[in-house]
Amino acid sequence: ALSMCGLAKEYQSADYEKKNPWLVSISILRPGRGTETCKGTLVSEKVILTAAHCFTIDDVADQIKVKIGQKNFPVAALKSHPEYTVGKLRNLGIPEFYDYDVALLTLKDKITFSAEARPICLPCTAGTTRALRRPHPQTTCREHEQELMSFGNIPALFLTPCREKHENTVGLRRRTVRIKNSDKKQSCEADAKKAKQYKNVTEVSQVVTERFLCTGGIEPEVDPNTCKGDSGGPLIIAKRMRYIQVGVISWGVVDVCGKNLRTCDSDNILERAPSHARDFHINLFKVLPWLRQELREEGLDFI
Ligand SMILES: CO[C@H]1CCN(Cc2c(C)cc(C)c3[nH]ccc23)[C@H](CO)C1
Repeated sequence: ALSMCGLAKEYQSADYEKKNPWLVSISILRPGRGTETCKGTLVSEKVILTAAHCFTIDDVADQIKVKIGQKNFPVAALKSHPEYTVGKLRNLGIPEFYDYDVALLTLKDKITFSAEARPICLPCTAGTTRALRRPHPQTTCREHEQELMSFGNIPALFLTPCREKHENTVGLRRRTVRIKNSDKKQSCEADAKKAKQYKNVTEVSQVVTERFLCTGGIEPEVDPNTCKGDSGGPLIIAKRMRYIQVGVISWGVVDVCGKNLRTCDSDNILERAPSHARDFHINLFKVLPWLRQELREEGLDFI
């Protein structure tokens, strides 16, 4: 049968690759200009979903390294969303524009799923219908959206690296945020204008388009924030121990990390971020036609 998506090892002592077997680390080697790192998710046996802004027009597939679990995999192709245009608003004094900030990497070879490498569930696929324990094929894509993106402050999680206190190894932590799909959505989005690079933004909808989900801030609870290195990682909704990706981490108002990694056990009071530190994620429900088209041969059975 089709392998089940969004399933992970849940026992406490499992290492983080097994607890998050879909998380992919991406490094883009730029000779003479160092390496950029981003995150991504495994969505099928050979396709990874990430952010388009991790790449530049000159990057080619063989500069890109993908690590899943402890193993490296060569990349065959990179395809950014056709409407992603980082320089689109430069003439308005807006240096970076993140609309449609999604991309797909195709691996050279299909990978064999294992405890360390398993796909996450995508909206409007048969796998998500099963993960939500809803009847297939009766359940519609709209019903997925109604269930997952209901009105309100929706609990969601993202993954961020951290420094294990004792050894100086890098761990990974799940951080819980609330997607402001409520009366708090407007104030969440309004804080986008507090980014210093966005001082020329006159109307927030210039940079926060329909494609974005907004998290962060201190209402209704203090949300942790993303860092640049989290770009391309998933925004996940957990339903009864099944994990469904609803967003791709795109950009934030404040890079709270700078260079140092947070320690894995520090509580978020110590790392107080300003209340206008908000994060913006591409809503996968808003790029479905592109996902269906590009993933049509991956056996995901879109509904
Ligand atoms: C135009 O600039 C504004 C948007 C991009 N922000 C950088 C950034 C990116 C690129 C990606 C992710 C995931 C980030 N998480 C936190 C910051 C941050 C800067 C602030 O640093 C402000």
